[in-house]
Amino acid sequence: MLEVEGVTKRFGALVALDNVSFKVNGKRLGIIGPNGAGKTTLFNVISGFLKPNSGKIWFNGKDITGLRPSKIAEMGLVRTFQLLKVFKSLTVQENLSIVSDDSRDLLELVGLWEKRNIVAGNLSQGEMRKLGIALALAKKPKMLLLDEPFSGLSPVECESLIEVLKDVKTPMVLIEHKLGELFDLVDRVVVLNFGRVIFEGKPEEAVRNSRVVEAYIGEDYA
Ligand SMILES: Nc1ncnc2c1ncn2[C@@H]1O[C@H](COP(=O)(O)OP(=O)(O)OP(=O)(O)O)[C@@H](O)[C@H]1O
Repeated sequence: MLEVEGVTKRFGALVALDNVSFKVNGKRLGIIGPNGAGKTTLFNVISGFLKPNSGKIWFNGKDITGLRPSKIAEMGLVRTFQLLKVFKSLTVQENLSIVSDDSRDLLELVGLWEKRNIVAGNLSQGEMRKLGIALALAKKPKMLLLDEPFSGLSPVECESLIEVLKDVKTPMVLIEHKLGELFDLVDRVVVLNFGRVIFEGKPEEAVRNSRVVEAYIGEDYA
């Protein structure tokens, strides 16, 4: 569905992405790596917020390299924050009704139907994150890009969000530092280090890979 082919992005002398290639085949893929490895830059390039110096990005057979972010989102490749316009003084259901006729189905999917009459400003962080997912899904995206969906959430909130994301059938790419949570969701990971792909494969193989352990995961986690 999504193919990143030889993408390089430089900021002056700094090579933030160095000939990065991988494919996403309609499932859930995790992108991991240490701080500064290039993960956010990669999302920025895929979603059109930055133009790569070289390389191509293909989405469902179309070359989307360098297209505007709004155009890429219209084509169905959606970064969740692009759609996260929550009106805090409106209820959960009112927020969703603005963008969707299926608000009940979506609220049930993300586990917020019981909270539909609560004013969005009173939701917990975890619930707000779920509302964001529901709002993104209302646009019927073909693929979602999620940047650290678990950051700032408690362990209980993380557990609950994992269950929600497991029920979402839309393919997704997730950047995440919380590996326990991520590995519960994805069947493949791409590991970046200094802008290069140092590993691509199953999470259980990543934690045993010596380059990944050395660059990011550490002996203790492995
Ligand atoms: N707009 C920019 N101008 C200059 N340098 C940048 C810019 N954006 C990112 N960088 C640099 O590019 C490198 C990759 O940064 P990036 O934010 O993509 O890493 P990351 O893997 O997302 O890190 P983190 O896990 O901390 O979010 C870093 O060295 C960063 O300082």
